[in-house]
Amino acid sequence: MTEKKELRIIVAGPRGRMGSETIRMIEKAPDLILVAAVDHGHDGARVSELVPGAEGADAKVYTDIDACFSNEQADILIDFTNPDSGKRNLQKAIDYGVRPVIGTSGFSNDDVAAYRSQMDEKKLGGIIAPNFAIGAVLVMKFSQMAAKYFPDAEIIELHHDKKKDAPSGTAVKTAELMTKTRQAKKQGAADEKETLPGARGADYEGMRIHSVRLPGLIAHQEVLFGGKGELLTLRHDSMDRASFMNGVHYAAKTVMDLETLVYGLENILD
Ligand SMILES: NC(=O)C1=CN([C@@H]2O[C@H](COP(=O)(O)OP(=O)(O)OC[C@H]3O[C@@H](n4cnc5c(N)ncnc54)[C@H](O)[C@@H]3O)[C@@H](O)[C@H]2O)C=CC1
Ligand SMILES: O=C(O)C1=N[C@H](C(=O)O)C[C@H](O)C1
Repeated sequence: MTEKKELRIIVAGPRGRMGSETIRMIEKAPDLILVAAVDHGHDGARVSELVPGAEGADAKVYTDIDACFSNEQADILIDFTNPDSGKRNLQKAIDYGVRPVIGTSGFSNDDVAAYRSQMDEKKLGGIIAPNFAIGAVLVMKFSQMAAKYFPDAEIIELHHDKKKDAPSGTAVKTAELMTKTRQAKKQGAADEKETLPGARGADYEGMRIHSVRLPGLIAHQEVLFGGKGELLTLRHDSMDRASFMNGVHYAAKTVMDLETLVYGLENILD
């Protein structure tokens, strides 16, 4: 492992639900220092002015990520924004040799491969993780195991009603992992018909994904496996965004020892 030191972090999306939680986590962590934040507005402000509960965060806010990377010495960029901004910010991090820790959803396997080849050339470590909650990652792994024996499976992801993307990055990653062990199969009756379009959910290689959006929810997922006379249900609930923070912290420490881009927290857990 790299010699223990304080890691210098830039956070993109500091006013968002995840970005603000990440800043509060960094402020409490003895091994992490917030050096700057990248936001849509508030150029030149202090993070403490934007993020409730981060009154001690004196780091500067930039609207221009080039200026931020040029002026600040950072080890890591943590991004919780949206798919377009996340991709732009990840590319900038690579250009400036800053290790990316990306929680933003919306990255395809092709995106990951393209960024990875650039990072391999530079021997730059980083991670894109659709979900940083350890329990959610375990549900993905258990689903991969179960799909070998239960090819009939449906994913139901449930989130707060401010979520912009559907299905969730977690559901897509879960489906991807399941296809590694699941015998290819079109889910449901061969002659089924939707009398209301969309009733059967999204089709991921014959498997169905359903997205629920309701106030009161945070982030939840169920994977249902049906067999003759039995039903296996795997479920995870994030009831607080604190559930993601151990994973974000662990990823930030771990990317310092990587020389490639990893896709999924499960690939760096012991
Ligand atoms: N990997 C994980 O464990 C988790 C991932 N997420 C993902 O993280 C992303 C953010 O989620 P939330 O925080 O709930 O969204 P949010 O909408 O609360 O926050 C996003 C923030 O990013 C800002 N933003 C957008 N473009 C920007 C740019 N170019 N530069 C700087 N800031 C920019 C917005 O103004 C907003 O404040 C989503 O893609 C979500 O799916 C959410 C929770 C956990
Ligand atoms: O937007 C969210 O809230 C979440 N997004 C991620 C996803 O799309 O999977 C992770 C988690 O589910 C919360």
